[in-house]
Amino acid sequence: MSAAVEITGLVKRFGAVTAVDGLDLKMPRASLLALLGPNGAGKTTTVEICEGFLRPDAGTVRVLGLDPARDGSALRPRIGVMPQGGGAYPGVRAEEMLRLVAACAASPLDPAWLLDTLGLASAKRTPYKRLSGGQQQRLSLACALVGRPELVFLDEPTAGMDPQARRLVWDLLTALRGDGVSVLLTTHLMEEAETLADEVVIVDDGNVIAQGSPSALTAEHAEDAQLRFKARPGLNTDLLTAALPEGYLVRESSPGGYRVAGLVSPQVVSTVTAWCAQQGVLAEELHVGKRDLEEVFLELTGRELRT
Ligand SMILES: Nc1ncnc2c1ncn2[C@@H]1O[C@H](COP(=O)(O)OP(=O)(O)OP(=O)(O)O)[C@@H](O)[C@H]1O
Repeated sequence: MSAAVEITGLVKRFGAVTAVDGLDLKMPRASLLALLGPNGAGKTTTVEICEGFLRPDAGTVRVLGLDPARDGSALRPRIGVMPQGGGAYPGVRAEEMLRLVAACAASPLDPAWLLDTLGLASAKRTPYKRLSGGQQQRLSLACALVGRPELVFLDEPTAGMDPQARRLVWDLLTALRGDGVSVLLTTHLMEEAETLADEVVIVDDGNVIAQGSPSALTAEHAEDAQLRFKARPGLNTDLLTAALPEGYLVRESSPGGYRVAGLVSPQVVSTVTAWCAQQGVLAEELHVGKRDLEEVFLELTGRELRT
């Protein structure tokens, strides 16, 4: 059986901007793959090419074994699409919208069940424009799923949702994947990728910079626990590095956010807090723990993921 998505050497330019720059990716069926990267990394462009909305400048793309640019009419009934920012006629009611989309599918899911599962039952008669941002997102997700697609593309599916709604969506996506649906989503949220994905593909500047399961990625790039803390921005990290034993490195990874690279011991924690005290600074939110995907990204690019 063909892969859910297979991309080789994908290039897409917008004038002088190279949005996607030779990207390769292979996603097996019945898996959940998260494209993780900062703004402008090329995630949406990649997904829109897979959906057939954009044409690549170079490279090959196969979705369920089909070429989205050429075989769009065969592909469309088999995929679900949740674009970034949704979009619907402002006056249409939530349930009406979902029933309209369901009417286009050969064997749709029950719209009432889907609304209930996504916590939208009480808003089913609410016009689209009066739904909250998170409700609009969930309705858009329902529209992507109602046609029982084999593969869904979700562009930042939980952006703007509160934690409770996000959890509903995560549970639904996990259940879908369990039922054999393939899910490709984009996200800025490291926690979302870590919680849901079988495979995480970290994208930056239109290219894949790392990929693997969340546990493999964090294990591959991190042997030890890390120490991080918050304090006022602009501390002299060279001086703090000098106060620590050789081999440790302190960086201010975001304004007021500090990370100490190297094996964490009680002595290191004590040196850091004592040094801060000498500067008259309180080290807040002191945290010792395994590296996460955010730190893997920082390590690979020297930049924060959430920029
Ligand atoms: N239609 C367009 N015209 C011109 N430039 C574009 C267009 N679409 C995307 N770009 C540019 O291509 C690059 C990649 O954008 P893209 O939206 O694919 O990134 P992204 O990773 O999805 O970012 P975000 O997380 O903000 O959605 C950016 O520099 C963006 O400004």
